[in-house]
Amino acid sequence: MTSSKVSREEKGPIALELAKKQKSISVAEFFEKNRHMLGFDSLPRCLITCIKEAVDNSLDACEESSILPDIYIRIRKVDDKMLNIVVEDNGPGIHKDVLPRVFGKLLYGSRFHAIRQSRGQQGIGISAAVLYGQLTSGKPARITSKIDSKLPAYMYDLKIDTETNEPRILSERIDEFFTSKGTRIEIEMEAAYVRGRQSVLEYLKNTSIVNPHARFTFIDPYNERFTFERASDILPKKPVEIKPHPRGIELGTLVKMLQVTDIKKLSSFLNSEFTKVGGYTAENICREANIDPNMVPHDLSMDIEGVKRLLGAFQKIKVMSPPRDCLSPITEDLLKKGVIQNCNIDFIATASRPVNASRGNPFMVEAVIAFGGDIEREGKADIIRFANRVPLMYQQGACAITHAIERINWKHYNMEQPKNAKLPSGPIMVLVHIASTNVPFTSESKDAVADIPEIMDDVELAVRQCARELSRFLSEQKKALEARKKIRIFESYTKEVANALSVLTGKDEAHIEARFLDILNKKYSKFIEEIPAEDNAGGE
Ligand SMILES: Nc1ncnc2c1ncn2[C@@H]1O[C@H](COP(=O)(O)OP(=O)(O)OP(=O)(O)O)[C@@H](O)[C@H]1O
Repeated sequence: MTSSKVSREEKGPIALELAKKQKSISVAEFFEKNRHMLGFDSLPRCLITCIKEAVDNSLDACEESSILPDIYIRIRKVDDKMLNIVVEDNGPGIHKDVLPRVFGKLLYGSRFHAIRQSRGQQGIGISAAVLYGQLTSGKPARITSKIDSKLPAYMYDLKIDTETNEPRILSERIDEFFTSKGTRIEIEMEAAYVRGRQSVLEYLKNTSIVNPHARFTFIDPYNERFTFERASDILPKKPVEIKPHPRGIELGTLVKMLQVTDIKKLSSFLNSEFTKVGGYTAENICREANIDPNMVPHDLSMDIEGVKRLLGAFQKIKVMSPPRDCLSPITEDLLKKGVIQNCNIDFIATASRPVNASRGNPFMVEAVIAFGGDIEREGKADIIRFANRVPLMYQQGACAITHAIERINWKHYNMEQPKNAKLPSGPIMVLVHIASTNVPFTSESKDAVADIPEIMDDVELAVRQCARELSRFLSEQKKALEARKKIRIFESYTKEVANALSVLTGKDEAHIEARFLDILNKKYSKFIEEIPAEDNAGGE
């Protein structure tokens, strides 16, 4: 009998067999399998992620074209599991030559290479929503866009070919009913509409706070209409594109920059490829690094020790802070307006930090503390996080903003903080906005900011600055309450004491009582004017 089994030796090395299984993976295939990385995990979250990606794009596109955003969002129930989502904007529209790739190809976008603040960074967001839609509903996404009033609107039904990561257009036609400039996207997907903290409504409310120049109209699955009006008619200043800042730039990035540049002299390279590095500073950096300023940058890229010395000199030689015009902070004034328009509160303090840089990317932190009013009294502080004017709705516990707030001992600021609790408790809301040319998110789903020390320090400093004002307000409030108690006691005994003194001295009782009230008014005049009748009242 002969065995058909082939021996291990006959087969050859195992690595040869394993090698046959190796093949490249398309990025679309990868994210189809790992959609949770892009924020598509639980059904309520899938809905928010899709709307967030579309609204982010609409806001970015409108601002880039100096248009006050008017964004319409509609969710319709298809059946128990399936929702139909529409997001429409009044932006510049998308040219028909690039439109299929914008929505039908992952890692395709206009913002990845630009050093300036924008909501979109990666070129993944909206195509990921299209991918998730086709995966769960089997249906294509429908996109309509019009770029000029004289040109027709084009409507595409498209899917992503996950093997090639290229768009597959199922139909293309002119939409005669789409009459104004802008873009409309319609996706059907498995998702769930919920109310409460992590809901579309909450997301839109928070988006409206940090985008006071935008108007949002929302129709929920029960056909109820919500409008978030603009609090300002002024568009934020358009962020200017800049070169990287030397502070915090990483070794690999610097090596790549040295490799690809056409500039033949190191000092000129430093001067023209980095922001805030003038000719004099460039010479100083070379001297500090002990490198010839006339050296060819490409040659230096092959000397890792030399590049490390250059990096060291970046930290030692004083370089002016990054420019602010590549960022679009909300500003303290508008933050205040946004919060007051959306929440009923007793106290508000705001702070903003100077522009700083991390990994060559400028960033800036703004903070708000609001207290009292309708803010939930029970439980721990409400933390509201934003990055580049986008609310971060998930992974609060994994975010640098939360970690920085947790470093603060809130008892120092007259707040209650139960033993072992990381956050203060009571009716307090801490809002933090990070504006950056490249927010260092912990993952592609852009839910949490990574623990970068420079960012955490600035968040802590901004929040502490607000907390100091809150502390003053709380101690004034405490003083006022104590004074009121004393006034009440005083008032309740005045009549009796005046009567007793009148009997003892024979003087007029009414006169004695009036004198007592006079003294009371003088001593506590501040509190008598300030304190309304109810106990927990306070001024804004
Ligand atoms: N409504 C729109 N109007 C105009 N241009 C748009 C619109 N939506 C998307 N775009 C264009 O499509 C590109 C890709 O969008 P996508 O959401 O995939 O990535 P992104 O916004 O650049 O980055 P991220 O992955 O971080 O969201 C954008 O960079 C933008 O140029």
